[in-house]
Amino acid sequence: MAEAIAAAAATSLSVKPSNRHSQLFLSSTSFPIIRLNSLKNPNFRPLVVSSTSIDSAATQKTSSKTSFLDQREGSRYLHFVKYHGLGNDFILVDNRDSSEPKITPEQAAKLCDRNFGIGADGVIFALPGINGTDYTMRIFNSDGSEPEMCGNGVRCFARFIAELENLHVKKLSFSVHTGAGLIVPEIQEDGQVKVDMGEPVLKAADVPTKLAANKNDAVVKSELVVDGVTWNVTCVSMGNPHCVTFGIKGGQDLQVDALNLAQIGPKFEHHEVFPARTNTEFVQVYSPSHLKMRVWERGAGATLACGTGACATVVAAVLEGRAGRNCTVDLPGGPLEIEWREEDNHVYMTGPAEMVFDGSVPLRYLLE
Ligand SMILES: N[C@@H](CCC[C@H](N)C(=O)O)C(=O)O
Repeated sequence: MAEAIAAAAATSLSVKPSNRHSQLFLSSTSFPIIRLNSLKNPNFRPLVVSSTSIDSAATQKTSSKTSFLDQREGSRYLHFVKYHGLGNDFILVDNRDSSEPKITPEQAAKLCDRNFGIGADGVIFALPGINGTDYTMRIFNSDGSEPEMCGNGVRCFARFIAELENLHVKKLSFSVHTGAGLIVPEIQEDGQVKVDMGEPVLKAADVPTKLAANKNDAVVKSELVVDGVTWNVTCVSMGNPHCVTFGIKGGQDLQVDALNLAQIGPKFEHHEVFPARTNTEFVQVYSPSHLKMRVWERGAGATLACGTGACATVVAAVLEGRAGRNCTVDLPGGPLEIEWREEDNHVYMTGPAEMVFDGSVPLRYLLE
């Protein structure tokens, strides 16, 4: 592995995961969350968590006089690393030793709580690859539901894997199995992550939406009545469902800052024409290559950014004749570069992913 990395240091590298190790941490304390390790900690090392399921783990008290921080490494904790992509934030869990997520959807929702937990838009698990891929990514939204894909999340996933596998090379790419199929992130020399997000799905039934197709099999600039107001919407799946709107029927161009997302967002999310619920993107066009978008996410609410949403936005803008295939999409958390490539019909997304901190959660907290 070391030779392979050295040989590839000047070029790009596609990796296979190294051997997995599992390690059992025995519990000795019951303090609540969280140890925070310093940012860019030079001693940051791959996390290895117990393969024992959390439900079956019982915490044990000791009469040790050492502080709970001193005992942390020998205890029953779930270790995590917090990342964000433009403020869309995630708790990353090293799950490479098991093909089942280490925590349940309910426990994930608990961890995502911004007052009573760590706080995040979702929990992401790095699992062993299947179908010949290097890794599998699964994610639970902050409400505990499981989406098929997450664009900002997969960029964070790529940086997390590079840390776990200690792969500090100039360029690095690997294959990731997701609910949306094969996804290929590539860490660039500048640390940004470019992701081949695959082909958008436009067939109405596959998005899925009950709205009638009006352009081949797709729903493009169709009318949708939400709370008594008629919106024009285009429906796109990037593995997960998106409803993209540039405004109401016959209305002015959307001024996205003026929207009350918390009020209108849930009405789209739970609309009867979206049998799997939907993510909704509200978009303002600055120019054919520059869009501004705010999102209401299925299962997570208003977030600072949505990668799959930015991809769906550009696809919808092209289908509605509002933009070209290369766009900068401004989100509340910052910009993403999106290309819907004509040659292969794939969507490519480029943007940042940053580690914020790592920490440990006592299993007792998750079981309460
Ligand atoms: N923020 C994500 C999307 C996460 C999943 C979404 N909430 C869903 O339920 O589909 C992204 O960056 O794509």
